[in-house]
Amino acid sequence: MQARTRVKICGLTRLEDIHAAVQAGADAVGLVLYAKSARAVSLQQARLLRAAVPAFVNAVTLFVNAPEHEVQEAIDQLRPELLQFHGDESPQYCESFNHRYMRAFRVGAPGLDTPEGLLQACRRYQSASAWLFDSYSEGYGGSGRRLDPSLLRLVQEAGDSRPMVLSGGLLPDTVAAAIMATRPYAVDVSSGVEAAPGDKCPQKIRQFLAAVRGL
Ligand SMILES: O=C(O)c1ccccc1NCC(=O)[C@H](O)[C@H](O)COP(=O)(O)O
Repeated sequence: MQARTRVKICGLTRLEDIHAAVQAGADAVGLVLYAKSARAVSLQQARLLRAAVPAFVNAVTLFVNAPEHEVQEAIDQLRPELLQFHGDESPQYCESFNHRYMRAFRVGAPGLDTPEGLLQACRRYQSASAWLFDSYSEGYGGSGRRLDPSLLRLVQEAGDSRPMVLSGGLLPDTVAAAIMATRPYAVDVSSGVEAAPGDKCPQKIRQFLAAVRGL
């Protein structure tokens, strides 16, 4: 029997959106600790949001090339289940925190625009707990752009057992087909369930989860 596809809702900035994501059945919620993002939250805001995440729902804290002390402070104060590195962080940097982390790859970026390049990149991060494959954008993420799933095939065929998270431009109307095409461990969405950057739409969240759960 095919295991159910897990769902991460990313870029939450309001308590009401944490509640909406949890009530809709999200498996994980992402907090963006990257100041240049329209969805960025301060450490103080993140503490309030994190406190509203119940047991059995993972809190994921997301960084882009952050100074190491900022990552360590977030680990100490937020106790996230998972770190997400979404910039150009090296394997050594990601491993230096001795904390579970997901390595995000922006598919289509230089060096990540061929299946071989992606596979080679994955192999550099031996201690990653999961991969997140996102589309490529100048702003690092949250672009609403879709990626070419065919580029992931070689990574999947290489037999790497680590969970693969599909991300990038997913919508309530498109997520089911994306899952059928790539059979990911989980899907991740931000702009596709928003009314405006950082302001999630509870109805779109429910529609997104329903589309995933209906498979
Ligand atoms: O969400 C952001 O604003 C963001 C900014 C900079 C780096 C990463 C960011 N988000 C990371 C995520 O995991 C998003 O969910 C992912 O990029 C997909 O976003 P979307 O295409 O809007 O669904």
